[in-house]
Amino acid sequence: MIEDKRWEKVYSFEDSPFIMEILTQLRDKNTDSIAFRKGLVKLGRYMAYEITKTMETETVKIETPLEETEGIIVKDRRNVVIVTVLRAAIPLMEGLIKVFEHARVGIVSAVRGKAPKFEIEMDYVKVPQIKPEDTVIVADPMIATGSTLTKVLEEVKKYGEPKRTIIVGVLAAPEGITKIKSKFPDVEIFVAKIDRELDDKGYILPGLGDAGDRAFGEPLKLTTLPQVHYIE
Ligand SMILES: O=P(O)(O)OC[C@H]1O[C@H](OP(=O)(O)OP(=O)(O)O)[C@H](O)[C@@H]1O
Ligand SMILES: O=c1cc[nH]c(=O)[nH]1
Ligand SMILES: [Mg+2]
Repeated sequence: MIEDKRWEKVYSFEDSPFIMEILTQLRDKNTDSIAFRKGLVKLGRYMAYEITKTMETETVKIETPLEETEGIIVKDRRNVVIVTVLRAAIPLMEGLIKVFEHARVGIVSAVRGKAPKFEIEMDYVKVPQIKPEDTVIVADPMIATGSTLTKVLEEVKKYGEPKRTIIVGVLAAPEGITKIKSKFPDVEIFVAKIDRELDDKGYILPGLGDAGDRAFGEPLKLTTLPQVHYIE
């Protein structure tokens, strides 16, 4: 894991060839949704494994069948709340929870509106109570403008004050990280890679496209207006 010098407590996994190989597969436009979802699950699992290296441990005494010895437990692994941002974080969360198997899970929906405002609609929020010993992990594969995660963090704050708040994503644009960090300087951000920039529609470049659509298919947009009033 590499700390990025541009901000504090922002890390990428560019030093991990295995994580970079999974990212390469996710970026490839020829990767289908089955492989895309599997890739997100794998990234969740391996990034979680890396994050345990930053967690508090405790020495314990145990007995092997032969003699007494010392071992460790990763104490913080037992006190995790994973907040899953619909839709694209579902497979990422599936990977994270393989390492943080005790985690309580919150689900929030967030839909990003169009440029230039990128307004966020958040109609579904179910988050457990957050305790002082907890590590909150907010999972969202894409940090683009940072509007979604800023709104999610504002909401999650209402559920309690944790020991640490961590964002786990796949790709981030520098603009998004700067926005989140300006409002939440203590939040730690772990992503596979920090990409170059955003395009004018708010997509990360080079990116991997629309993570939700690539994982689950493009949603059909149905109008609620009667057909006669519907003008394209
Ligand atoms: O940093 P931002 O500019 O806010 O953009 C990032 C958000 O965009 C995507 O979600 P999207 O709104 O496409 O929903 P989806 O997962 O259902 O496709 C992605 O999963 C993030 O939540
Ligand atoms: O590049 C992007 C930006 C926002 N959301 C995505 O899924 N991809
Ligand atoms: Mg999407």
